[in-house]
Amino acid sequence: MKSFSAKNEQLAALLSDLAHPACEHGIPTDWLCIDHDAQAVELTFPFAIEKSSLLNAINDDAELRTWTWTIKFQVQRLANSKPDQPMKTGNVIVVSSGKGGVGKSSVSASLGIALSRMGARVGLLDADIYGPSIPTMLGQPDHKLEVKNDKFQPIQYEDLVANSIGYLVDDNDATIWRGPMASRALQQLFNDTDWGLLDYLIVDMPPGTGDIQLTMAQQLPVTGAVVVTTPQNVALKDAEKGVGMFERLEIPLIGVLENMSYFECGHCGTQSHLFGQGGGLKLAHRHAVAELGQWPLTPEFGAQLDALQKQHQLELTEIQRHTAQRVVAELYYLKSHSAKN
Ligand SMILES: Nc1ncnc2c1ncn2[C@@H]1O[C@H](COP(=O)(O)OP(=O)(O)OP(=O)(O)O)[C@@H](O)[C@H]1O
Repeated sequence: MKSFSAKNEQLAALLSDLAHPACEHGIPTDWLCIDHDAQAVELTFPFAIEKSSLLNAINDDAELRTWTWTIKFQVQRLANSKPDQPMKTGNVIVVSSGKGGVGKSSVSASLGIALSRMGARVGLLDADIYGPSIPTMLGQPDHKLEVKNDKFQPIQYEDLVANSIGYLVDDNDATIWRGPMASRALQQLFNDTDWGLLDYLIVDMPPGTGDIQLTMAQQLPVTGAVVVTTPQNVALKDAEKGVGMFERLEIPLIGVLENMSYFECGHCGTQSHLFGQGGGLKLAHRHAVAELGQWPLTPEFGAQLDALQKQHQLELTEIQRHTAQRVVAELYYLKSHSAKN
């Protein structure tokens, strides 16, 4: 029997050494189920996992590949900022930015698509009253919301379901909105959309940290927040305010994502840091949160929007998939760690 637990420990340690974002914080032995006779391991994660990339990493390891692996996940519902609210929408992840135009909607959409392609049940809620771009991004800008059994029917991109505040109001009305109006519309969208059962709901927030954003963030049962910034000083200053807003609201911050970090020349591969360097990383360090990635400024990223609009199969880049994996893994570890303290 000694060998049973010893093997568990040994496998967990080997897995933790793998270069895979889901394993960075270690693998508890109770996620492993080992059949010694069959030399088989079943590994169940409590968050969405990109199975193929983990299996590739396992296959590259001389010891781990001697076992037959089954990798699964069963997303754990984590505590949120409104303990009294039902959890049917799964873990709510808000994506926010201090400043407009930094790529928050692109990040929200790619997180949603990546997680849904991992096999998780994912919803995307576009709450950006100033410029709801998810309908356009998902190729359905003129869609008219349908109501069935008193519920809005979400639009669909592959297995991802989405709804947008843009479908409820005229674009021009948003400029005169005040906090309570915006949060009422958000509540309606959140509560009255037929989301089905979800593991994760990604919320694309309006940029900024004013009254409207604060009221909206307070209204939702948030599990964790992601702050998107570019490396420019002005964006970083505003991102810092965003981080401060979540700290004041006691909403756990999953991390900071730096977008448009550098431009990589398609010919020679030289990286140019057009807007400064390392600001997002410093911001993350200052607030002791994860640095979720540094996304390059590339024509491909810009072109993704066109592909989505034309309903073409969107090729997510490695860095986008990696970030999605880190977001849900960090969220899990952040929450399970804070629950123990
Ligand atoms: N890394 C990138 N490389 C190239 N283009 C990008 C990148 N990130 C975002 N973009 C482009 O920048 C524009 C703004 O992106 P996006 O709408 O996601 O920003 P946002 O922060 O949500 O803006 P808003 O505040 O208006 O809602 C889009 O045209 C998008 O395709």
